[in-house]
Amino acid sequence: MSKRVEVAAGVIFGGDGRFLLGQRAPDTFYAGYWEFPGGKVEPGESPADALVRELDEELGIRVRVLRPWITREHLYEHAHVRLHFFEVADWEGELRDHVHSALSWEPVDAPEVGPMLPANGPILKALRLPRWMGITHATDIGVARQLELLDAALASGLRLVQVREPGMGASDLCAFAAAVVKRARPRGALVVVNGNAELAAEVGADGVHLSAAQLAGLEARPALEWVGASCHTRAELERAAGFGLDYAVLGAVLPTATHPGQPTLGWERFAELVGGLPMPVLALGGLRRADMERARAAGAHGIAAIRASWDQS
Ligand SMILES: Nc1nc2c([nH]c(=O)n2[C@H]2C[C@H](O)[C@@H](COP(=O)(O)OP(=O)(O)OP(=O)(O)O)O2)c(=O)[nH]1
Repeated sequence: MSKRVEVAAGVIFGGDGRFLLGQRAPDTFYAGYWEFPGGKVEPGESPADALVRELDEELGIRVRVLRPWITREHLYEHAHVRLHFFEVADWEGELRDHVHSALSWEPVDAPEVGPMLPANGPILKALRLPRWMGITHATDIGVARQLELLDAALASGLRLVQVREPGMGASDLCAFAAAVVKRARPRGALVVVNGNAELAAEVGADGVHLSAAQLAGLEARPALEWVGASCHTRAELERAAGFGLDYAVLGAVLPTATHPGQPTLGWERFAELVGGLPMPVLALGGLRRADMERARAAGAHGIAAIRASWDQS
């Protein structure tokens, strides 16, 4: 078995939300394939240091804000690589490429260039996961009010909804989930249904969100495009990763009004728990819009919330 090579790679965002890909030069492995700028971690360097150095050497840019994101391993014919992906949220300098055949700024939802390096498929899927998940609570506020607030949130840019209605009867839930899908679809928003893969498929939702108890008893990944799970511990996060789930939700980070008295993690513990995972993790629990920077600095992909998603103030 070949030695493991540590690699740092950056998702570099431009001002318009597009991200940068580079085409590998002739005379390299996978010449002509597209990759995220980056390179090997040198002895004594942290992956973050390596990325800052590589982006300076390769592209002539200076990183201003770097956020840890996800880590994936891949076995190539030539090497076993561990890829540490970071988001380069802010940078300065003029882009001058020294190593690629071409560069391209790509839209997050549908990158157009190809082929992509084989390890990068799940990375592109993770980039498509929206940064904010709105979790419904129609059981508390009423179906009509929830749908009204959903319309307003979709109009303001919400692109990921979790239908979660623990107290609702089966036929009402089916009708409610179908109504959410009907509203979300024209906006290009994803819908996942909590706890019920059959219902998700029946109403044409994009996926299922498993409870921690369902994750504990899971035997195989449900056959839906998006599958995520609620987690509270590192063991649960690793189990979710082991089934190839697309995302996890981890909390509670801060105290919440909906689950008073529940133990909280805080951002430091959150950052420790999500380090090195291969899938994006959304932070949950008492979070508001203003917490997004803090969440992403701690390694979260974004935020999942009940109240703050429907709050119109
Ligand atoms: N930079 C980068 N490397 C990636 C990505 N995806 C992926 O599988 N890799 C792999 C390809 C390479 O095996 C390794 C990156 O190493 P590298 O670019 O420094 O070096 P290389 O293999 O081209 O060759 P060399 O430096 O030994 O000449 O990580 C990605 O998105 N960006």
